Amino acid sequence: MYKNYCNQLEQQKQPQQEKMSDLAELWKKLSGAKYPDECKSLLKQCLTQELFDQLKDKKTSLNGTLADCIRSGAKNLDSGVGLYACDPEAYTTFKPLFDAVIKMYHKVDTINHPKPDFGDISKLDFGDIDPSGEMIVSTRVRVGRSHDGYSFPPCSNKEARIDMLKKTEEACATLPGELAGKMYRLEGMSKTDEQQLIDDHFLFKNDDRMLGDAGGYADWPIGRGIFHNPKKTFLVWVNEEDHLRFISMQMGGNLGEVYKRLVNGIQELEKKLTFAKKDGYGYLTFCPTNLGTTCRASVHIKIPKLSKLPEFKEFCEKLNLQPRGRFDNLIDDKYLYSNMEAYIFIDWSIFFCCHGYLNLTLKKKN
Ligand SMILES: Nc1ncnc2c1ncn2[C@@H]1O[C@H](COP(=O)(O)OP(=O)(O)OP(=O)(O)O)[C@@H](O)[C@H]1O
Ligand SMILES: NC(=[NH2+])NCCC[C@H](N)C(=O)O
Repeated sequence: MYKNYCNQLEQQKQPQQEKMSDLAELWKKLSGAKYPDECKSLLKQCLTQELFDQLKDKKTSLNGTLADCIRSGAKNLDSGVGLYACDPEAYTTFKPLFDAVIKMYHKVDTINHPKPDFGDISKLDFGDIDPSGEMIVSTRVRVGRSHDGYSFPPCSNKEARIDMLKKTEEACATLPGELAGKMYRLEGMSKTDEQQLIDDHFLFKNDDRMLGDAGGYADWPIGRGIFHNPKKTFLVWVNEEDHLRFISMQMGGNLGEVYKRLVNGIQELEKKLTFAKKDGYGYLTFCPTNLGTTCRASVHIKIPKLSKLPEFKEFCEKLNLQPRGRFDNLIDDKYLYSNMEAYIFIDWSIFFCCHGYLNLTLKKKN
């Protein structure tokens, strides 16, 4: 009996000890890298020795540690951000670090997100932003959500992911009208079907090294899934980067329709599911870049001549736009600039509920 008890204690101690040496190694690599030549991530800029000492022994109630939050950023010194939350409580337990990164990334002096509010969708002041139908190929709006009480990828496991998938499947089964559809689990999905969904821009893939190092692809494809209605205009991603991504998309530029459908879908699902949020921060996501409204609106526009110009990236930066290519990771690649048929996504990321960001007027077709 006593031996059993000691064994149990030993087993409980083991992971913590491993995590500690893991933290020492990660910190050695991150702090040893020279700023800005070897590493210029926000994590590198914000995690000082003093802050590290202050946070190194802290743990969330779900057992998440500082190592879990910085592992990806320390392993990938080329990260832009480098920090992920181990679970929703990380934003409180490791507050000084998260706050510093959030302020820098979202360019705000204080963190004071208003209460989440979709606005009155019966009175939207935006509808079709390309009535001519000449410029916009498709429009997509997505938000991220986290199930309350569950760890994020660095501390999650197979059972928790399966549990979240089932929970979401049950909730999605209650969706009415045009939102109704079916959950397709990645486990067991044929490679051809999976690739087709990826090629048609509906499904996620598992090829992000930084997300992988944060535990995002553990036990892949177990516990992952995609729900969609028959028209594929309302979709739910389960256990990709976030526990949940709700997506509304359709061909053309009717942003109003897309946004309304998304809000309707979320409001239905909110009747069944509880999402992690925090006063002053909005909805809590795995990556601090998505925090707040967690909303990203994008249009898919064909701008072959503009995207070919060497100053294209600079041009987008000035307008606060984030271009993403058809072959998303190749935005810097010569291929994109030389490919006349390349598609570009213009993304509007919205942190502090600024619908104003959506009032961008698209100029003439080029
Ligand atoms: N306006 C759009 N029309 C059609 N497909 C789109 C549009 N915007 C994005 N997509 C597609 O959605 C998929 C996901 O893209 P991406 O990873 O950029 O989006 P995201 O959900 O905002 O995720 P992230 O967390 O990486 O920002 C990709 O296949 C992309 O091509
Ligand atoms: N999909 C995202 N959350 N992208 C933003 C950050 C990605 C990566 N962790 C970095 O630090 O550069």
